[in-house]
Amino acid sequence: MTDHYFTNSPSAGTNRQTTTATIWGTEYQFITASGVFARSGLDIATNVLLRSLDPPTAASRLCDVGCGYGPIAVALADHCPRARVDAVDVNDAALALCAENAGLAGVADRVITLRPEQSDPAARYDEIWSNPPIRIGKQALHELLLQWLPRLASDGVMRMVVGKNLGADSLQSWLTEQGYPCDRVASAKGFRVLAARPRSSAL
Ligand SMILES: C[S@@+](CC[C@H](N)C(=O)[O-])C[C@H]1O[C@@H](n2cnc3c(N)ncnc32)[C@H](O)[C@@H]1O
Repeated sequence: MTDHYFTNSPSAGTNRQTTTATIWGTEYQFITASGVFARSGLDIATNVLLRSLDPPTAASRLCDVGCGYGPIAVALADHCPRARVDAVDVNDAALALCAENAGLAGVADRVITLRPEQSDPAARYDEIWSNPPIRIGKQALHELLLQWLPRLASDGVMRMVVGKNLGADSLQSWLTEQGYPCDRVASAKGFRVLAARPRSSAL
């Protein structure tokens, strides 16, 4: 069962603030709060990811792994009108803000906020986007990616942004070694944008 994380409270989180960000030509207002990643505004790596890629407007099933307060998930839902976007995070405050921000953008009905354990392992995504939680450590990051990459549709792609100094190139090599062909599709401001594809059925 998928689980909508709705908050009835208009004040999820403490030290709330409103930030604005322009993504794919649309200006968004995002509420952030203490304890949530990049609470002062759109993260530079997230910005590199979003500026490097066009929204997959024809997609129907999308996922944002590590959604935080929701800039990627909300912009994807807004620019991909046929898509349902699963927005996944371990931080309940982030999920509440993501749901609230989806409401502000008018896409609450298509952004489904979930803790990882609430996600459907049988779901298959056209695209998974992520500014992944590098700070959880290399082993945990590898486990996270190995949890989500098998959920790509056969022609799907996982798009992620990783700092060059935070192991982007070695992560790209590791993914390819694991059987997930991974290309660098953009590079800016010290960050790499990677695109990983599903394992070949021959593996
Ligand atoms: C680098 S932040 C990106 C947040 C947001 N996407 C943005 O661009 O502002 C990574 C996010 O991953 C979340 N996270 C950490 N461990 C996770 C896990 N195992 N599964 C899903 N999300 C996780 C963190 O709580 C955090 O919100």
